[in-house]
Amino acid sequence: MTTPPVIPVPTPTAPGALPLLGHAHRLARDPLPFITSLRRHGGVVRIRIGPTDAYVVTDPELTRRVLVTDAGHYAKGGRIIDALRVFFGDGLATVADGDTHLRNRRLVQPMFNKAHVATRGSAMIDQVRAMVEGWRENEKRDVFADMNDLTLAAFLVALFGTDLPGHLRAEFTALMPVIMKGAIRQTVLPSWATRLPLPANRAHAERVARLRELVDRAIDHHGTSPSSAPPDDPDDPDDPDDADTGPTCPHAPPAQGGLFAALLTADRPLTRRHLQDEAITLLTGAIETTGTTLAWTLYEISRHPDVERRLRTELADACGDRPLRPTDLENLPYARQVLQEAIRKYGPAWMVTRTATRDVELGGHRIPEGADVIWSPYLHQHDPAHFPAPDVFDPDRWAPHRAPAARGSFLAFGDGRRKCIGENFARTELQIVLAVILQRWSRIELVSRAPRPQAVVTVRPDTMSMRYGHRDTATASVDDPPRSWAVPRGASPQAVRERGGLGRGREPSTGAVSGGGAPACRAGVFGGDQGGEQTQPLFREGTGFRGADGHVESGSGVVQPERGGDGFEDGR
Ligand code: HEM
Repeated sequence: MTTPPVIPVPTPTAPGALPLLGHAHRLARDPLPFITSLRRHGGVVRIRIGPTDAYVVTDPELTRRVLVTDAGHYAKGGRIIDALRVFFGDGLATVADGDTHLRNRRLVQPMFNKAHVATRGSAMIDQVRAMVEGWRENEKRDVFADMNDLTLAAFLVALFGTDLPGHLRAEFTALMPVIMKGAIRQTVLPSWATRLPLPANRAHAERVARLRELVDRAIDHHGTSPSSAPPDDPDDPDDPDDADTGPTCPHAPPAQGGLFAALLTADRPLTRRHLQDEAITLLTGAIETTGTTLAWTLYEISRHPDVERRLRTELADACGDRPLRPTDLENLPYARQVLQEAIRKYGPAWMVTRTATRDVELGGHRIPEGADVIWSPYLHQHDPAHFPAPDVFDPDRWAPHRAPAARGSFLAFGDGRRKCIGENFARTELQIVLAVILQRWSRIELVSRAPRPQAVVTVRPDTMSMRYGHRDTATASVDDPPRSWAVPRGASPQAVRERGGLGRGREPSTGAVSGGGAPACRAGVFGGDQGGEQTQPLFREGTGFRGADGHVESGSGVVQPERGGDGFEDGR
């Protein structure tokens, strides 16, 4: 008996398309309400961006099919990725699916395992503390900028080790925000416009070239890369780089720490151009994702005194009368819930694309070869069927007895072979920054109007200023936890060191850590093979991707919709 041909389910088109523009005006003007509104039309919804059709997947179960089960039919691609490829080159996030991606992923993956990230814990704490120490009491501060600076600095320590010279760190810090702006502009403009000899295009190209130089210098600083190696020419068809034949550092001694060191000392080390691509990709992926998450977390803390109180009590119980240590992180489960809820509520990724590599069937819908397929962590995480009252900030939805129900549709880090490689790093860094800020400042106060979420690369706040200070003991609530563990107001780095916090030298002008013995770091939340792996059901490692053999697995099932929530969506 022959199987009857499957009749495709008609795919609904979102209302409100304009001639020529399609739905581009909605994506530009009110992207979050628009994208979350699509759910009510079906599991797969057609939109038009200019003259081109794109298919938005609104059902998390179907998204997992795109990312995991049928991943072979959907290539990493789409307009945004194509535009970013100009900037990232063959970095992990933009390189096409296939052997190169798999090889590079395998190479980079070990550096992002919990055990490896753990080796950077003390250095990151020191770096973050030095910066937070530098904030003046009661000065009005731009939270988004501060959080991005902190995450960049912590990542530089992890990427290049603790001895990166202060002037290099300063230049990275100045350059990255401007480059991010330029990269966004490149993705929004038609590709022909980005190639015109306009001043803005030239300036962006010059900054990217400068960033590549900085990465080179940082690598050379380790003494692991021959500065005589000429930079690769991407336009040279005879460039041996393309054949991956020219290792950057054939006789490289082990680098002085830093995640990057492993790339330089691998069996088949990456070429110089490729190292730059990878460093730029990781830098870009690492800053704003965690920066926005932290900004939103502080915002929610500032308006939920009960959440703040529980965080402070937990921190006081874990650390007592001393500054944070890496091993304390395992004892801060409520902080992990708070951060998880901030990631859920605010994205931070709101639109991710794939391209169908052939005619495919998805949930009964037919998607033609070459079409863009869009999925949105933000959309899924605001689905009232899976997250009742999705606009409410409720860290307790991640309490152990409730978390399993929510986890299946939590896709903030993606899934499958392109799942975020920095998840462990991000979670560790988020916990460190939050804990250090809470320890240093007992008062966190929003002094701008309430921020509105703005969907650009991530869902970032359109404005957010805060003041940090010390609670007046005369007015402190009796419920407030003891704060004897807080580093004293205006404490010098020396004083902090004496309290056991830093334990190493520091460049006076920059605050950059200048080497020295980090306190021994036991596994704890970092887990891995440093002993004492702790199973934290909330933050499992490596779900969805097994790097060593390329085998892909989902790692988590999709929860069947349970009715709940009020269906209200304001797109936040
Ligand atoms: C809260 C923090 C973060 C979130 C929510 C996040 C989210 C994501 C998502 C959704 C993807 C998958 C994109 C896709 O399917 O096409 C991704 C990929 C990626 N992320 Fe993250 N990310 C975060 C932090 C980081 C950090 C800290 C790093 C670097 C240390 C990083 C580096 C990357 C890279 C390199 C990829 C591409 C992986 C590949 O294609 O193999 N991310 N991220």
